[in-house]
Amino acid sequence: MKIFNAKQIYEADKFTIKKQQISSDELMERVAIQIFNWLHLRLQGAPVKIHLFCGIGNNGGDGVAVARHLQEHGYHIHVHIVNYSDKRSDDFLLNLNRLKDRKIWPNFINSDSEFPEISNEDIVIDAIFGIGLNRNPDAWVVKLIQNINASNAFVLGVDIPSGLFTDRAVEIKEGVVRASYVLSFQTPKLVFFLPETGIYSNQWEILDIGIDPEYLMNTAVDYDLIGKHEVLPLYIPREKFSHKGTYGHALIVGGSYGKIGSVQLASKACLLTGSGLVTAYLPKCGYIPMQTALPEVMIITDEDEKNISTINFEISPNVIGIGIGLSTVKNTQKAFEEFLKKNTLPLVIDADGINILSENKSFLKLLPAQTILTPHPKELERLIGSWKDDFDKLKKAKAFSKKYDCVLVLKGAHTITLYNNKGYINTTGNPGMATAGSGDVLTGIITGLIAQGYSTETAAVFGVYLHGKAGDIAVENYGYQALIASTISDAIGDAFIDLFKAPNPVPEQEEPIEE
Ligand SMILES: NC(=O)C1=CN([C@@H]2O[C@H](COP(=O)(O)OP(=O)(O)OC[C@H]3O[C@@H](n4cnc5c(N)ncnc54)[C@H](O)[C@@H]3O)[C@@H](O)[C@H]2O)[C@@H](O)CC1
Ligand SMILES: [K+]
Repeated sequence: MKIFNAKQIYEADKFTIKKQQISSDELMERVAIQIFNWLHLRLQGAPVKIHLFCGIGNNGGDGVAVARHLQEHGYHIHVHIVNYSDKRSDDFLLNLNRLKDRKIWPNFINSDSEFPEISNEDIVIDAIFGIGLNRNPDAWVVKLIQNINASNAFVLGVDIPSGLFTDRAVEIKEGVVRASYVLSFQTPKLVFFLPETGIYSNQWEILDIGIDPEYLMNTAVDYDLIGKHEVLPLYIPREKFSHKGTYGHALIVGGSYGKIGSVQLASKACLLTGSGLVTAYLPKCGYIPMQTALPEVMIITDEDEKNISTINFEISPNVIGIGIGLSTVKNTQKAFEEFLKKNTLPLVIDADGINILSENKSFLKLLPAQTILTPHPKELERLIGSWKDDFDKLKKAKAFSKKYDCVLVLKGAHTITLYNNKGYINTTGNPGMATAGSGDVLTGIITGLIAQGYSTETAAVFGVYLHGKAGDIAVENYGYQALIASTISDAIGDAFIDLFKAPNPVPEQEEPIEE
């Protein structure tokens, strides 16, 4: 799914209004009906108090229009107009007058007003600011937002939590509504997926407001959201007349005394992802544990007992995953440099492999084109330097990826893969996956996909998806706390099978209102 920026969303609205020959008010009405139906389906007429906080722009217009529908269906509503400016939008005014026609007199909140009391059993609809926020809210609006947040009521955000900018970082953190749930229109916003701003939307959902498909199809975006729909076309089916040679030979290089398990995890994940053959390159001390744990994996040992000191082999793999459990001792750093100087195979580099690159920036120019680097936030910082905020991080990471022609996989709650100025935001995975060795499994998966002929960019995007999906499947049986890397790995097969499962049917809505 494409993620549009604010400018593109406004263009999409305009394009739709023109092409479908509707008015902007009709588009707003679509929004309002969708939000109303969402609420009505869940509340079924419950006598709960609903506070609607509406700004004076079109986001406020959405809120005021929802208030009308709620009132028509007998809900107990309190409409508050957050009067932060006198530049009221036409559609806001139109909907305000419709409310007044129905004898609903909103409570106008100005800089010197007392704030309404909100109980934790009430529902708040947050329609103060939408994607039009272009400067920090005034101090009194920040206070009002703090008041809403302090209420602990269920907060339904309209389009985007008020106080969040659509395309840049937040400056006044306490001036952002913490939404329990956000109903966003047509396209999710990038801020939902970044750690600093994602915290304001506990959950979100996209409502289809009928934006013109031609615009959606033809508009190039900076970020794509990656779900099953996006990865299915990437899948390469297995051929009947194939043999293990058809599916490549992956070499996993890593390990040091006490960290042989990382190579076991990566090698096993690589096999389970479908690599025809997997060889592990380890220090000598890894030979017996590895051979015992994974009989399917072939082993080459280094001359050194505890660390990798040279990387020489006579096999012909078609991809190398390197860096896990490697350590950064001088000998290993030297071996890594020598290896990079002669290597021409595609590489997936993780953990200490990334740390060695960070300590020796001159090695970066030795990387083959489209090398995949999979840093967690600390490794990324060592690699590209610190950043001001999440947007700055993305900018710097994109510049780095361009400079060194590498695919950067920024690991996190929503892992973002960057290549060629484009970002792919993953939607699978869960907090249980923040566990030792989870990254080793990811390295194994991505390496295993490249072994089978997936391009590096595709392998990164698809691999991140599969890894998260395996974690989501495994967590069903284990829970967040007991989920460990081996369990994630064991669910890789189920993650593949899940690609071809039919989606669950959508439950029928009762009594939705029609446009
Ligand atoms: N046709 C459309 O444009 C549609 C818009 N929709 C809604 O409209 C929203 C966008 O509406 P608007 O563009 O009117 O913008 P908002 O309602 O988000 O903000 C209102 C206006 O306040 C001003 N403003 C920005 N920051 C401010 C600040 N800190 N203090 C005081 N004033 C400030 C700006 O001029 C801005 O346009 C969307 O998020 C969505 O909810 C939907 O109704 C769908 C259709
Ligand atoms: K809002």
